[in-house]
Amino acid sequence: MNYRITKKTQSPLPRVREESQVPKSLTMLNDICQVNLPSIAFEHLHLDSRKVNNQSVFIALKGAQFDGRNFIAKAVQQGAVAVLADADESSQHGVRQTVNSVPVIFIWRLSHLQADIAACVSQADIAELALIGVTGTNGKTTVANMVFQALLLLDRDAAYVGTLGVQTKHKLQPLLNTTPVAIELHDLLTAIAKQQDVCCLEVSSHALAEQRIKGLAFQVTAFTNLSHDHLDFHGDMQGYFAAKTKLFSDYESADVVINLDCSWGQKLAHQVMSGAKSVRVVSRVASDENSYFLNQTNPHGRYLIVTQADAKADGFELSISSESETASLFLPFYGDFNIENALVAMACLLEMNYSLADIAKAFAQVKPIAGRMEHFGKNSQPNVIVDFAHTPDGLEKALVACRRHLTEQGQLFVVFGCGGDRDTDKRPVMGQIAAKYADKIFVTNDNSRSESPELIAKAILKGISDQDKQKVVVELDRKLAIQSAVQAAQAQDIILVAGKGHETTQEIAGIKHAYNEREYVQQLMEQAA
Ligand SMILES: CC(=O)N[C@H]1[C@@H](OP(=O)(O)OP(=O)(O)OC[C@H]2O[C@@H](n3ccc(=O)[nH]c3=O)[C@H](O)[C@@H]2O)O[C@H](CO)[C@@H](O)[C@@H]1O[C@H](C)C(=O)N[C@@H](C)C(=O)N[C@H](CCC(=O)O)C(=O)O
Ligand SMILES: Nc1ncnc2c1ncn2[C@@H]1O[C@H](COP(=O)(O)OP(=O)(O)OP(=O)(O)O)[C@@H](O)[C@H]1O
Repeated sequence: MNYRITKKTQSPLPRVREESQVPKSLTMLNDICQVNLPSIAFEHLHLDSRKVNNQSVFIALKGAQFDGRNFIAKAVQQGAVAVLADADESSQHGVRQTVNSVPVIFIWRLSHLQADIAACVSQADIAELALIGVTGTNGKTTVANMVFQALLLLDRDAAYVGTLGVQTKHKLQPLLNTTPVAIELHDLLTAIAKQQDVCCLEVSSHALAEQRIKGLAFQVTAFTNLSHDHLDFHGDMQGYFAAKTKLFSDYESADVVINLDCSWGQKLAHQVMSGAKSVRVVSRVASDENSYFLNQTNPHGRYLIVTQADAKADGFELSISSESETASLFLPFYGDFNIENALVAMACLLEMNYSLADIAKAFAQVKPIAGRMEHFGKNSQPNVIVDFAHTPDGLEKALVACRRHLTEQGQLFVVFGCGGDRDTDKRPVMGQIAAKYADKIFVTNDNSRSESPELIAKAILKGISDQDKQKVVVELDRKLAIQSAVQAAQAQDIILVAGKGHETTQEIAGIKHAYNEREYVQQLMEQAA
């Protein structure tokens, strides 16, 4: 193959930031709101009355559950300096009222303006923050968090925003959304920009469809893969793909990383390259389609590929190659899909001008992501894998991923249940999948919610043939089920504990009980060691 090489010269060193404290006045929103707003100084915009302080403008929106306008009095009580509120009809646009002398201005179609408002207010504050945006059906959390961890190991002041919450070197706080809505996201990024100089952001398809990230400019944007999901929101796969591709067409991005090991990735690569954007493609497997992108027809000639991957008990020995460097590393992650995730993450760092040698060194120390194929246990113990997989497809992928790391003598155990009050059809299907891939099955409880755990377990068993039932144990106490699996397993075995991942509660009979599976498994393995 012929590769064209484009060498970058920019230094990877963090930029020196000047503290920007740009004074803000409501009048800055006059053009967007098409109304003359009072000249009132403020620091933050807040959608949630509970977060309001004496430097906030409260944005009162009608939501699906609540009407934010019912919280205006509370926001004013908490110190809001002004309120912008949803107008019920266009004739109300620009109407001013006061609540305890605080102006409340009604704006027609305010929710449609929220992204522009948020971007206008935070623009100057976040201008120096480098953003890495990751989208795709699966692997967003893993990739964005891998980049975040590697950047910390490379001595950068990094932050992460996504499904796990907002994370910096010393702190992790949960968030409601994968990608927060525009006003919350921009407020968060403004706070991050005061301390950090780079932020790895998971970009959900909902966020793209609703323009939650409007106004953001990225240093790197990355695509992991696309598969059947969220079609209730996007209609069909074309609609879903169209929403995802917005990140690469509608937003400024200095560089783009695309995983080719998914046909949608190849389609995206064609689109982005024809738009003459700078692209680095990644691939774990050689294929005819991929060679098309890796050879000289790729005008940018940048790639990252796997040349050798050997599965070991707790990860992969990998040899990787870019257009100009090669490296070997041990990747402490389970499952082939995590090789793809790591390639995407490493490619983002290559685009930030780190050398492959430095990236490989950092990746050897990157920790598994909380509750995503996270493994526990020492050498003399079975490997226990805690994974969030809670759908038939997720369970199958996780089981296949575990099988890849089994030795000939090893057996695969699975501990899982199904949630109550949700998709009942999946129960026997998950039973069938467990029977297909696992040597021993512990059927247990998940979030049974208002349903009977016994009946859910029975529904799971319906998918398992009488012959395979011999390898099934039903233990509805989740902790006991895990404990039984650990006691039954040998050092060479792998136990997949699927369904709860990073969650910290288990909902039984409508009550959410504190339950941290990761902590429990960690303790169990320490006691058993
Ligand atoms: C359907 C949807 O998108 N809902 C989002 C929306 O909620 P909402 O408009 O229904 O808000 P609401 O709860 O009715 O409240 C109305 C207003 O009153 C305010 N309020 C409410 C209570 C109070 O005491 N004080 C107060 O001021 C609220 O802040 C809000 O502005 O605005 C909220 C922020 O204000 C979001 O957190 C919320 O996302 C919910 C949690 C959600 O589940 N969204 C899903 C669809 C989503 O966005 N998912 C993707 C991930 C998809 C994936 O990849 O898996 C995501 O990026 O998270
Ligand atoms: N590249 C991938 N391809 C297929 N499956 C994957 C991939 N990466 C992770 N998974 C599986 O999907 C699960 C979720 O992974 P991750 O949290 O990284 O994805 P996500 O896109 O952020 O999804 P979510 O927003 O639901 O958290 C993992 O537990 C794993 O089983």
